[in-house]
Amino acid sequence: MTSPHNRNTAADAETHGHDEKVSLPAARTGAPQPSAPPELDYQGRKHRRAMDNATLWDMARKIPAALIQTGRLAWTVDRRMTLTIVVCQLLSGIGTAVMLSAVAKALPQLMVDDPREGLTHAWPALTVAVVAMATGAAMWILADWATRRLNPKIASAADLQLVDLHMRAELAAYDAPGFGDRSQAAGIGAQRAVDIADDAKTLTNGLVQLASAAAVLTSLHPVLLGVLLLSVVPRGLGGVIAARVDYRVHDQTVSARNVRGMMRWWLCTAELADELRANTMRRYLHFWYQSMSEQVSSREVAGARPYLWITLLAASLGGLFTLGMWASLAGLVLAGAMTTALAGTAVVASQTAGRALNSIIRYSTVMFHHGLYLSDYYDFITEVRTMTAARGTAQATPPRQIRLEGASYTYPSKDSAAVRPITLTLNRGEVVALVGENGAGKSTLIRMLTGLTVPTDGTVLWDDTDLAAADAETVWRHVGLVPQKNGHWPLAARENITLGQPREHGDERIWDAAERVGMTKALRELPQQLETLLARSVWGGHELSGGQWQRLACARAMYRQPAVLVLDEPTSEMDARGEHQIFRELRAMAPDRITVVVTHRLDNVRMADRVIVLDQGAIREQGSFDELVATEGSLLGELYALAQDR
Ligand SMILES: Nc1ncnc2c1ncn2[C@@H]1O[C@H](COP(=O)(O)OP(=O)(O)OP(=O)(O)O)[C@@H](O)[C@H]1O
Repeated sequence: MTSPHNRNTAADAETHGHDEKVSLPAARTGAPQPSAPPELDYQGRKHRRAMDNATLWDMARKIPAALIQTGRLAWTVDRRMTLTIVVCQLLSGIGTAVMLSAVAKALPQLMVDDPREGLTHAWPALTVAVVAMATGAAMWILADWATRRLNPKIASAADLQLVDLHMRAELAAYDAPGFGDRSQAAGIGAQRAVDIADDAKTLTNGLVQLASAAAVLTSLHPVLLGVLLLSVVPRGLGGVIAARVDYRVHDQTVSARNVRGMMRWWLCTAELADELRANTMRRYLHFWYQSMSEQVSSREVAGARPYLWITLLAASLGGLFTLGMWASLAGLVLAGAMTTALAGTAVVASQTAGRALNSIIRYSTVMFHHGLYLSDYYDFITEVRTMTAARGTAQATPPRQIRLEGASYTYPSKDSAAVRPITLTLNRGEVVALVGENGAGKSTLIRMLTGLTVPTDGTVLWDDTDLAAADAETVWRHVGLVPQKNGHWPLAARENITLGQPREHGDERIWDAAERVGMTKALRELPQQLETLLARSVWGGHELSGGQWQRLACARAMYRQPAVLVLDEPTSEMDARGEHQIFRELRAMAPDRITVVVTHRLDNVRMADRVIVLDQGAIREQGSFDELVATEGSLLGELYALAQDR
């Protein structure tokens, strides 16, 4: 990729409008240019090897498996349409066989001196040929219709399975190296599931047609079949090599497309629109996005030339072999080994068989190619299935006590622990504040307390239930969590409060939760109150302020009336009134639950029964706020003094 240093400066490159050139903002004299996005490479290269080594034989071996996989997928989503396709394919093949046999019968009858007499004898066979051909065509159209009904269902089912698995995966799965890339590749595989269903239909149709035509051709002269087969081998080989080139390009650009896709969202969302404009980020981001697009397109363009040569060469060789077949037919007639009428039938049969063979080779290659993407999908599903939060069968109940016994956590990508072995007990009725500097391990600790992650060492117990052996869903049923980054769900206000809970008759509890977080007035003023869609980007949607979204996240957690209520920086965007109200409510709700609050606003910590100060993944001190602040050399005392020092 071109280095930003080689590009024109803004002064000579800047143009506006549609054909805006890639340029960097003018650097202040002497200042270095901002860097271009890095070249990215996909980490899962197994398919590139698979494509590099693929031979025609490999392909032939894998196609049946891909066909079975596709058949199963189709069968699970719509049996009726799958059956329709199979039956139509068979009938279309039978139509071809009948048509060819009828032509074989009619041609010798037509090869007489008097055409009228010939027609008189041949018309019943010709009628059969026409009806059989029409039936075959009708069956193909019917199969096409069934495929159109089947494909959207296949696409939705494959996509839904993928989305569902993401939602069920252990959080650690996201930290596995290359997870994002594999997830992206699997997404492409899910999209290709539809293509592969189409390929399978065309391929099986080709097979049926070929079987019919080959039977007729062999009955005319066995040599013809051999010569015909030869003519399609070069095209087949060419197809495999071309697919290899294509897949390599795809493989090389997966990461760049993945990152570009994420960036695209950031560039187009209203959420970042203010920051992007006011901080004049647009030009650099334009440069970044265009550079990333160039990375993708330059690799795609580079693949075009070998693709052209391969397909040209394969087609030329295929043409030569076809010429050979015509020559052998002529030779057979001239040698008197075949009548002209039979040679005519052979031409029709060879045309049909040739088309079928071409279609088989072409679609086998395409199917092999798409099959690789589909295997990304299935591999990812298998990988994530082993990572779903199905830990055990123990049913968690609302805990009176949470105990950590030497519990520690190390992220998969890290060598040192984010939380070092901790032994700690939290009791029902208690409000605990977790305090510590950035990166001290607070969020990681609350993930362990709530069973979102299982400690890499030690245990977390809810009463006597070890969370590592518990059914995670039963644990989370008793948790209410306000995470640092809460969801601005593009759903109605009602669902934004009740999300994750069964629907109830009446909205009393919803209004009660709204009242607790001071959102009653704001919700009543929405155009359709609780029915209002909270998504500015969607027509008719309405947007809340940052603090209002945070209040809604608190309402969502409170609405759950959980046994374990955990809030990670719940009031960072709230005004003083909102913050005061939330902490007052937390205290009021405290007797029936274990409450854990993470906050950097140390004045809020006063309301906690116990303050736990984390430092580099370990508990440095714990006690009441006043006690700790007054302790000589305490970290809380130091942080509090810093907070007051303005
Ligand atoms: N998904 C992750 N993968 C790898 N390391 C992580 C991940 N999440 C957090 N960490 C690391 O673990 C350590 C603890 O992070 P954690 O988010 O628990 O800190 P924190 O105390 O909540 O910080 P903050 O106050 O900034 O929210 C940090 O060093 C952080 O870089």
